[in-house]
Amino acid sequence: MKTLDAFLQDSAIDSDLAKVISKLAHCCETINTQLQRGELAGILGSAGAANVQGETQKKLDVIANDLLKEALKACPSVRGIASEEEDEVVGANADGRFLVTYDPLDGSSNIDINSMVGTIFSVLGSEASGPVTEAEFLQPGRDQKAAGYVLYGPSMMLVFSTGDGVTMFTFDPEQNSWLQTVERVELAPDTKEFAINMSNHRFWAEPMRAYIDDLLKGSDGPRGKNFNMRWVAAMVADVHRILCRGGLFTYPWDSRKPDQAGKLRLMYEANPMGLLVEQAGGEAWTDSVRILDIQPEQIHQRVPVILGSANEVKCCVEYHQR
Ligand SMILES: O=P(O)(O)OC[C@H]1O[C@](O)(COP(=O)(O)O)[C@@H](O)[C@@H]1O
Ligand SMILES: [Mg+2]
Ligand SMILES: [Mg+2]
Repeated sequence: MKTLDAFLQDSAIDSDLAKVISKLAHCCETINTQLQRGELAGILGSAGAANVQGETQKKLDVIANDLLKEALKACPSVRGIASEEEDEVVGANADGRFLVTYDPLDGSSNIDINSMVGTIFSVLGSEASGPVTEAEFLQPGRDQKAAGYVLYGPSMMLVFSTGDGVTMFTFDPEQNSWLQTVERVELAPDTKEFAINMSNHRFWAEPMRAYIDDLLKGSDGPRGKNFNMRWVAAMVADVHRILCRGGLFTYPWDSRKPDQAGKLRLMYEANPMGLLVEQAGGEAWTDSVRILDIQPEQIHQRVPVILGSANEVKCCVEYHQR
């Protein structure tokens, strides 16, 4: 099996970009070590602060954010970073060619119950000079140079794309090394599995309710087949499952926060996952447009998300266009 270092060296990936991916992977090994020690490392519970989006920060949100920030600052080709846990963009090396956005710990509510979480990242290019600005980051997702995640599960996995398919690596603690376990991910176009937080049913817009209600009618309903449901409450784990065996994931707009377009963040969650899903042959939409075509207006922007197996995503989007 190919190691990550060998893969990055042999592939046509820009060598500076390869160094950014390698840096991210190594930093996530440290986050994983903390996670594995759990309570013993004193990392569980709340940090007692809220992030810019008004969400309570877990200790590990802060720890993972700081580890990634310092690692990326030490990477000469990184010009700046933006994180879900930082109020503003952070400058790194003014001459760098890359901007990195990340969700340091996705699925934070799972930390305290010893369940799956992950780190999601996206790499953008920049030709600007001088102090880094938020405006440089506001690029549509289709322009991402790379995107991926590390899943901290029973095994730790690195999944990424540089625009030529999606590959998966598994961390081998015995060799202390990442080994390629899936060369090219292929996402089946059809599925019988969906992921949504069903408890929000009464808050969804009518098209999403109609779509999910038809899935629930199963073989007796208009879809003519029975669907299964899964919800890990960590997008990273739900998307990983979909890349492994297909499915549809959605976090739609809902009326609990009517002025908020969605819960998930465009730059840290929707764009990187959108690139991965598309590169594996799937689709990624809001309820009306392709996610990767959105022109971001601000770094912490939120969007509704529907992604996964191509035919199922198209079907869900059609309910919104009726
Ligand atoms: O608790 P809910 O509303 O089901 O939301 C779960 C969703 O929230 C998120 O955890 C948000 O991510 P963070 O933990 O990074 O804030 C998604 O990963 C997940 O899909
Ligand atoms: Mg998240
Ligand atoms: Mg997070």
